[in-house]
Amino acid sequence: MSLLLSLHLQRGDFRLDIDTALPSTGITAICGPSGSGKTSLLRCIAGLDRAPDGMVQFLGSDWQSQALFLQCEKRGVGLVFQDAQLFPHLSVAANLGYAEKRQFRSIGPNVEEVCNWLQITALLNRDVNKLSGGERKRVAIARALLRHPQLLLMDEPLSGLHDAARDEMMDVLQSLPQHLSLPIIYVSHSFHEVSRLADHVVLLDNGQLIAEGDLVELSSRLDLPLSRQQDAGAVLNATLLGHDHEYQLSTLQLNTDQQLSINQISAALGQQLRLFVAARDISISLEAPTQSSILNSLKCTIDTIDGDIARNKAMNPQVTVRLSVGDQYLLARITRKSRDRLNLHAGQQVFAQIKTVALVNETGVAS
Ligand SMILES: Nc1ncnc2c1ncn2[C@@H]1O[C@H](COP(=O)(O)OP(=O)(O)OP(=O)(O)O)[C@@H](O)[C@H]1O
Repeated sequence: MSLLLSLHLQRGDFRLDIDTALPSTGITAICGPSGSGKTSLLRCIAGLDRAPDGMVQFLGSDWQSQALFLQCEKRGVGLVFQDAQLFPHLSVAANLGYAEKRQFRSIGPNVEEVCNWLQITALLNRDVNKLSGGERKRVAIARALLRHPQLLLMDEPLSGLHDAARDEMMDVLQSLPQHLSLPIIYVSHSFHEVSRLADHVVLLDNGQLIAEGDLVELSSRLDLPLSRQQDAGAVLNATLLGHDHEYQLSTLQLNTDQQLSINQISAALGQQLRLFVAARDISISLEAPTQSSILNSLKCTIDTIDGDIARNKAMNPQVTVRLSVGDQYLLARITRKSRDRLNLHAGQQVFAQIKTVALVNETGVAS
């Protein structure tokens, strides 16, 4: 843990209270609803805002203490905001050149490498005003990396992109750790993005840190707002066991005696993988299904059932069921009627039929 934070900030009715230590490796996501304080926290880490009497320490160096407040430029952080904030009068190459001349340190990638990683080599001579939204964002990330920061801060970098461009950008961001070892703090309200990118998650609500930890563990906790989101689901760890070339499927071993099939992937056998299973893609049956087109059926035990009462105190038509599979968990969203019809209850053994398993990461697996 190497980014130590003690930040207390009052802004009108809003109060931010954060005391924590974040990892200095991998991608840490700051997640929470609109107005929960994500950007406020990021700006304090960056040195763009000052929380009175706060403390920020990175890898043993004081960025803010009782006696000291380093301005943003002196912290050596790379910044990428929702709006790419490129220089409109400069070409892509000149925007990158500007960053290259203002490097925080000598160690780091060069223009050619960064352009390859972000797939923007063909754009170098373009006017930045003529780039698509996704291209602008890739150039903004390249520009931040070319300053050779020791920490990269990103605030909703994929906002405003349509689904295909967002997916492409996530592929690019996911591949970054293969090229350089740079801690990233990533603000997002989208659990879909977070489940693909993050290793560690900080959950904020109303300026308070309500949970923090490993993505796999937090994703399936029913006491957290993540499980109530539309796109709720559980992140699982698995190992690539084998390929079925005839049917173009790959078999994954969960850390139990059970397996899952996904569309064939090219990773090496034994590779650690991270999967996402959306709560809405699971149905529950009391017996092992024998006549179903759904390939994946896991024997599980019901851990908890939650969600009868919605936040607005009205009865919910749906409930969320937390299912244990070995030492990991799945979430299933089913109707309250199905729960009652099947008389589902904690401790019961059931079968989870899984429609879709998404592979979210082939490298950075949280253990
Ligand atoms: N300069 C300011 N003056 C007064 N209030 C502010 C200021 N900046 C932010 N706030 C308030 O602080 C709260 C947290 O804002 P912040 O932008 O950090 O939230 P957020 O989680 O990033 O939200 P979003 O997801 O909508 O971007 C909000 O209620 C906001 O209105």
